[in-house]
Amino acid sequence: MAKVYYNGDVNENVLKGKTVAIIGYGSQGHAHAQNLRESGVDVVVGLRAGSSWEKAKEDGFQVETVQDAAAKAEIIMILLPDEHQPKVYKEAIEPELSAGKSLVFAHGFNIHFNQIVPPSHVDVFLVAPKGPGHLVRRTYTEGAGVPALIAVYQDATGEAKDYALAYAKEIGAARAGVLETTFKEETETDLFGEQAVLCGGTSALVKAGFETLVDAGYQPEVAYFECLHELKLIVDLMYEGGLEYMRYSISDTAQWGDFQAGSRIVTDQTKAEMRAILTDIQKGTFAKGWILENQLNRPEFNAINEAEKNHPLEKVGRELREMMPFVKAAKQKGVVTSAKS
Ligand SMILES: NC(=O)C1=CN([C@@H]2O[C@H](COP(=O)(O)OP(=O)(O)OC[C@H]3O[C@@H](n4cnc5c(N)ncnc54)[C@H](OP(=O)(O)O)[C@@H]3O)[C@@H](O)[C@H]2O)C=CC1
Ligand SMILES: CC[C@](O)(C(C)=O)C(=O)O
Ligand SMILES: [Mg+2]
Ligand SMILES: [Mg+2]
Repeated sequence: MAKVYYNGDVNENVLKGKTVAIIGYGSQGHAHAQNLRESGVDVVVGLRAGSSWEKAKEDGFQVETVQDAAAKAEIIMILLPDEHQPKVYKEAIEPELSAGKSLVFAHGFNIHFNQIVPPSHVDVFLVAPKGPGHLVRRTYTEGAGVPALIAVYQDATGEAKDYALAYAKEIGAARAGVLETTFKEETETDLFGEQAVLCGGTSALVKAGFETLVDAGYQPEVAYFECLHELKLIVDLMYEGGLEYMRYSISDTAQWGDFQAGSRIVTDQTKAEMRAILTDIQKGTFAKGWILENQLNRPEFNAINEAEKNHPLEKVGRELREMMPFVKAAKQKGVVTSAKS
């Protein structure tokens, strides 16, 4: 079994006296900055002028331009959207990379696909939480954490792995488990997971189930509860105790249906598509397409995003969630109907 690092395995003292620059204050940025600060680490946040700058200031952080933050810190964590990172790196971070500093990522995309090529005199490592930033923050405040992967790409100081482990511990990840990997493995598995299973696969499954029921004349509200709302409750059981615990909790009728129908939904053809998706990732075809889409100002991304927001599943979901104050968090934060910047 792979070595899994927990709090007791980590020497967090390597971060004593160091300043960490968190570049970006979005999903991951706000969580890393707040968790590190509460763990006693000195944090400076690097941003452009705008709404995140105001938010980070309100949250009590020292906020600087990206270049000034990079200049002040020994450890520079880049938590900008992957597609913005190469330009910001070139203009504002690279000039501040004196020998012995550490350049850190939460995802290996730009290093693995050669969009950022750092100088050899700095450490380059990643600390990649295996979960959304808002959960990295929420679980930390609950005394728990989201697991993370670490990987060292360049070890100029001889201490890169110790820094990575300490960083992972201070954001709460070593409460859940930290695994060592490579940039290649993290990048390819993360892209595969989000495309085939966690985001692409699940969204398509939910929509297909909803559409099948509605097209057959069932009420959209019933279809929403059945195919989307209840998914969280079922996945919570898997999270707590695997498929076995989920199957313990559901009825035997549901379990028999699970055994009979699952392989009719995820067929050999589905698995062949999964392998094709993985091949596109491994060969860099996906990365090339995403880089090009951004160079063209995202025509396809924006069109699909708009159409998805207007899907009947989303419309009925918005109405039903109005009546469930306990699931209103995203709406209250004003994020559910706006695209991410
Ligand atoms: N989202 C997640 O949960 C996960 C993300 N990751 C990785 O973490 C990294 C960050 O992703 P994520 O947190 O989703 O990113 P977000 O999209 O949430 O980042 C947005 C932040 O970046 C800032 N920003 C954007 N462009 C610039 C710019 N040109 N100059 C300065 N600041 C800018 C925004 O500021 P402003 O308000 O000014 O626009 C905002 O603070 C990525 O590498 C991603 O792959 C890894 C694991 C999970
Ligand atoms: C599943 C999507 C993710 O990889 C993540 C939250 O881990 C991402 O890039 O946001
Ligand atoms: Mg991920
Ligand atoms: Mg990802």
